[in-house]
Amino acid sequence: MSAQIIHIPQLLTANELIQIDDLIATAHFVDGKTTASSAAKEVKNNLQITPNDTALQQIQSIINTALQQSPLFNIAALPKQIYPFVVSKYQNNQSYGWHVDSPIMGSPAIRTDLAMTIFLSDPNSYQGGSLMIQNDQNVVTLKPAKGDAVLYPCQFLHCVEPITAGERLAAVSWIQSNVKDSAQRQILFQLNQVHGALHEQAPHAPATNLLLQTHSNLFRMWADV
Ligand SMILES: O=C(O)CCC(=O)C(=O)O
Ligand SMILES: [Fe+2]
Repeated sequence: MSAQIIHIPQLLTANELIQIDDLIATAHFVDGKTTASSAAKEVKNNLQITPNDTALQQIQSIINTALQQSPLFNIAALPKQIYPFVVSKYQNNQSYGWHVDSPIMGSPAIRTDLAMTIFLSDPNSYQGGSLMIQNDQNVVTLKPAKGDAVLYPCQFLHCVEPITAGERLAAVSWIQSNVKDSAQRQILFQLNQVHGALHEQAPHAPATNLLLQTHSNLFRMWADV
């Protein structure tokens, strides 16, 4: 997998997934084209919960709490703003063809630095429906476990393959990061991981402190707050 595509296993717990399943069962879905940009409309073929549905608001609140509690999400995304999650459903050969997401979304507007999909169906319960992402070198195909999330930079073209059996539910959102540039974000992410490993072995060693200082100084240099 590309280093800039981050897999977050079990972002949602089994209990949160049960609550979300119950809320989705009561929700009202409409044609997803209503929220796509004009270019994406032509390739978007799915259903979404209507924005004013109270079930959607409760799902958004469960997801936002889980995101706040996920160290991996916060280290990888360095989030400044998170667009309200959209919950989508694909069935009967529905798909979302190759597209890029709008660079700016919402009101007040956010810049979409990162996109995120949280998978809400068991991958064995549907056929097709992988999220495919074209990164600099190749196409990455993703169909992770229910409750897992995938985070990727918005500059990549991506699509959802047609669903040939079953139903694919997902929650999707976009993030404005405190660090706009994905290569800089990746360096900070890697330094953070090295610092974590060093800190376990030698929490007070000069090298551990020096690495933290380097990380902080680069973060300050690149931060876009
Ligand atoms: O459902 C997904 O995994 C991604 C959907 C998508 O690309 C979008 O809503 O813009
Ligand atoms: Fe998209």
